[in-house]
Amino acid sequence: MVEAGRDSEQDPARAGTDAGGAGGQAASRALFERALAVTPGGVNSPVRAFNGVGGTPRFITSAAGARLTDADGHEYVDLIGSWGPMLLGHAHPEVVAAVTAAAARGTSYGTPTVPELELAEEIVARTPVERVRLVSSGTEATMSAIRLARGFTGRDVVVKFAGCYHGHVDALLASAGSGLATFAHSGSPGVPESAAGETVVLPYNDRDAVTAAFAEHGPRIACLITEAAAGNMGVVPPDPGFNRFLSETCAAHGALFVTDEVMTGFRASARGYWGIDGAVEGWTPDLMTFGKVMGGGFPAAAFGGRADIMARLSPDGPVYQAGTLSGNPVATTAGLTTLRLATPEVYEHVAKAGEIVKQEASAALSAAGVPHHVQSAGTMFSVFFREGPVRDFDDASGQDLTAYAAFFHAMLDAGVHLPPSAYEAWFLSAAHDDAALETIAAALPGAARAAARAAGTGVRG
Ligand SMILES: Cc1ncc(COP(=O)(O)O)c(C=O)c1O
Ligand SMILES: NCC(=O)CCC(=O)O
Repeated sequence: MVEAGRDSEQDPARAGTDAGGAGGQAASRALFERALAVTPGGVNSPVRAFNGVGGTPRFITSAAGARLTDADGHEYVDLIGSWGPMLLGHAHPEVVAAVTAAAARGTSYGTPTVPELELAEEIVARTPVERVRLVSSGTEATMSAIRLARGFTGRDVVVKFAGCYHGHVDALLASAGSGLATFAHSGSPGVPESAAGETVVLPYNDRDAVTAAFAEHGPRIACLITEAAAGNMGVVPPDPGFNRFLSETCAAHGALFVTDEVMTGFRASARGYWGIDGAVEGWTPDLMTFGKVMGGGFPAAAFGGRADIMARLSPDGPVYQAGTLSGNPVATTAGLTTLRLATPEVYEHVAKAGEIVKQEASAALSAAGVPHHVQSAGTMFSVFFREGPVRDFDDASGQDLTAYAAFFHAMLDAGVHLPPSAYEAWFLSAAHDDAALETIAAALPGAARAAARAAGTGVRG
């Protein structure tokens, strides 16, 4: 195994140049060149590119526990966690065994199966949804929830918040946080006015804006969709009472309240963010969406909610929704096994490890004089490269992206793979053991100094 750790004390100007150092990135570079020839940007999801931080994405060839190994043989402690799903860590032996056995029984039948039934039961048991429909991606989940909300209410307008990402659904691809923020798009060409024109975008955590929007458009609003706690502009929790206020405002206007827990579901807590907010404050969403952890690293996602609303879905009702691979037996076995293994101890461990990493990151950045702010939502957290609390996307956009790029590359050189964007949560897992935390702790001071050298020299988000 080649050590990824190299000199993280280099000139910040190298951040983004991918000066690979002695370890070298020859294999990743060669693979990326091949990928560029056949795939736009060389990646199958834009957030995987290093456009925000510069350099060549690492091609990962294997992963186990808290660690990734790349094509050049470098090992990294993983803080991407597949962008959320890997709550148990990579290649958990029991998940691998269950998936292998499921695959051996056949990979897809196009009929009802037991694992999809049991996964649906598990979701209904952990959340306030009464009925759930399984799909293959978070995007499909939110797209379907919105169609159902429109079908149920007979209204067209959808309200969302700037900086909340709900997948690449046409109607929701306005002011949509991390990927778009990283790539400086304000929405996307290809989304027709007719699709985005029925979407009202409001500042997060702004009650007055919500009240005004409902006063103006109330009778036309089918639903308001919000991340249960925002995680796609960095982690921005709702102000206390904000979700309950949204729920009450929707109810008062006959609109549906949709909470997107694709990222927070079974991650922020065992019952998602709802488990530490709605369950405590006494509100219930009309519809919810899930993904990531519930797929255990496979393509499985879901939307669900009140039985009377879900009854409008085909085949019971007229709102059409379908999928050849929906509820796929291998994917749902991975998700079901993951959820069953996600014991209270798992959440306690992830929370405790998070406290350690947050504290150490903050201490290192403070010692180096780098303006920063750490925020959490349940067990999720992120580090903003700017001072002071972040309550909405405008706040989040004030980050020093050059400082983050230098920090990111110094961490990478020292064997820690952060998400290549300043607008993402840092995902830990049950597999982040003492050794993994030590690698992170050892990397932080040098990375903080690299960030300090780069701070203020370039782009602000
Ligand atoms: C809150 C939220 N909703 C929806 C999505 C879309 O999910 P997917 O990427 O599986 O389509 C994501 C992440 O990608 C997300 O974080
Ligand atoms: N926070 C952003 C995502 O989770 C997106 C993942 C992807 O599209 O690969």
